[in-house]
Amino acid sequence: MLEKIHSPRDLDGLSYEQIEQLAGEIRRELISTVSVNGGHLASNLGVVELTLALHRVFHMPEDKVIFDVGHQSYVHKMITGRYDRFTSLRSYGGIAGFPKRSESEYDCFETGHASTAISAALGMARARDYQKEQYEVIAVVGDGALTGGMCYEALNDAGNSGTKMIVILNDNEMSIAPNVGALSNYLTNLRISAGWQSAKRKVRHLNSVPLIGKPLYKTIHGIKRLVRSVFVRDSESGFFEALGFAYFGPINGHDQAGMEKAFRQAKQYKGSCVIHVLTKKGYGYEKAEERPEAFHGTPPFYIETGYRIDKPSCPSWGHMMADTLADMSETDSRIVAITAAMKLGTGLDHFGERFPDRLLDVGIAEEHAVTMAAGLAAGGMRPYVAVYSSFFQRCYDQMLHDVCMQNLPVVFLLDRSGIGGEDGQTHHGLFDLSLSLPVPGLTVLAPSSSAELVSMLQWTLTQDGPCVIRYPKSMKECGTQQGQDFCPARWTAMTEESSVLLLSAGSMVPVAMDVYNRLKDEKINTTVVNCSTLKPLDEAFLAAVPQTASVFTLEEHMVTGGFGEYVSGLCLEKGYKVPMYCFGVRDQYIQHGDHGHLMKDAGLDADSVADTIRKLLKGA
Ligand SMILES: Cc1ncc(C[n+]2csc(CCOP(=O)(O)OP(=O)(O)O)c2C)c(N)n1
Ligand SMILES: CC(=O)[C@@H](O)[C@H](O)COP(=O)(O)O
Ligand SMILES: [Mg+2]
Repeated sequence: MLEKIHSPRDLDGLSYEQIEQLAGEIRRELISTVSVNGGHLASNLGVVELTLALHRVFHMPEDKVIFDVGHQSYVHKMITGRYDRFTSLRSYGGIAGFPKRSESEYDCFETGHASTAISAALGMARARDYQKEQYEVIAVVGDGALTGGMCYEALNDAGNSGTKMIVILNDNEMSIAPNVGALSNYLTNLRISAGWQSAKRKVRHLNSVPLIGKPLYKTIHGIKRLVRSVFVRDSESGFFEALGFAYFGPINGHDQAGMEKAFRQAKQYKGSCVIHVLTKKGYGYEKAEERPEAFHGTPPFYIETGYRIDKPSCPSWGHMMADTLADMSETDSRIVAITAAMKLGTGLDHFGERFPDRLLDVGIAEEHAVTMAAGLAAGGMRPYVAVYSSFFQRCYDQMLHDVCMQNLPVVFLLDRSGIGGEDGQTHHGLFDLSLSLPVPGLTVLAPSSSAELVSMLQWTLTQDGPCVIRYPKSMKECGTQQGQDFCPARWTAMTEESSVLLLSAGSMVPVAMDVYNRLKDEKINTTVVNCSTLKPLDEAFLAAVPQTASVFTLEEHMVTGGFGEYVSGLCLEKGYKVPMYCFGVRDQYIQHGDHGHLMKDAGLDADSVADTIRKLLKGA
């Protein structure tokens, strides 16, 4: 049936039986494509019925739906005219893993970073009202995304605005890992209390059964009061209602008819409302139901076993970081590790296994994570905040105002820095240097090997100020020796002296080594320099560069505001007249696809870098 669905209106005439059949086909397609391309499987398996119900009750694209994070939009893509391209999901040139306005009129707002949908939906609803139009605006928000502070800023504004919008809260009790925090407890209480209501109805029914009914009813009633006093507490106090939203639910998110009924009610309702839908992450694929964390974002895997196809040959940088931090914590009780709902992705699960009390998962709340870290540091602890480079964009002011202005010893561990890959535009880590290099007193480091990362981490404990360490998920190692003490602001030449300097940052050091080898074969000598400290610069090194040299800087970052510009700024200031060219990403958003293709497009792979250097040297 799926190939006959070219637009959501093709769903209209289908019976519930046919919809069930279609849901099965969608799940098979999700599993088969993601098993080859990788992607966000468990979340999508959980929202098949929800998405079908949305599209049957509402009339997209006139009505607008915004998916928070957007990683659960695959089903939406399949039934909005993109099924024929679905096997290209997340691949270079293929359809994106997140909503894209350029891809379809059904993708009305782009997402990727969590907790934005309610704000965006309120904006769109206000635009509708200003323009005196009539359509519904719906935000689909997960319970994980609801741990992000922006949601509350938006609810606060929306609930007092008189502007109608609908929030569908997709509650599967999971962020990437099991959800955390007091609000997650509140949602659990709503579930318990709803379960309780239906249990209560059943118990009342028992009471009417002669003889056995009454004593059993009394016993259960006693247990009920006890359980309620322990668990339920304020669950019916109506948090959403207090904020000006009507609350419908909780409803079973795998019951098609029930959900459609609730959505119709919300459509008819005059004011704003929250529909609380309960779903199961990974629903319909046993392996994902059993291990929803592993199937949140999965690499390609075997469908039969659920095991990933390529086993990583070495530990990730994140695990290397977390193991080192745990080793350091054996002798330093001040160390605390902080994650904003990315315990697994950042590798901090390893730290948590050894120091569960010193790993703080604050939910999807990067801003809070950083200011809370500042508080910990001000109180005498040594906080390490592990966060993906692109999510670090969220906490710029907290880093600047709360940590750095007070010169507090908070270490920011920026994973996934550089060009990411299949997640695309929203997830590349290409702006963190522009954010951190201008900040006074902030040391900025970029290891070129995992061994260097270890020695940098050990060095941070000897310091009293803030520090950023940026590193990618994985990269080719280039043989920096293990066990060497880290020397800040000291760059090291990795190849013989020459008049062509390749000043390379972090992940570009191995690329520069490849460039060196290619050009050497052509009798062009270059010197690869490992610039592991990006701030402060190695001023002594730069002062010694002869005017006859040619300098190239290499970084996996935007050129504007990056390392190369920082170096050239210093050279200008000091009056060093060296010809310089900066390799990096130039004024564009990088799309999705495999890392190799994207690096080539940005002119940052070894072949492209070597070509450019060759041309520039000839022209010089
Ligand atoms: C600002 C930000 N921080 C972290 C993430 C990484 N992330 C993506 S999805 C996710 C969990 C979302 O949970 P939920 O909203 O409940 O969706 P589910 O996958 O359970 O459907 C996290 C932490 C992100 N996308 N954005
Ligand atoms: C949707 C989202 O933001 C995360 O799930 C992200 O895709 C994780 O990336 P990694 O797979 O690199 O951990
Ligand atoms: Mg969830």
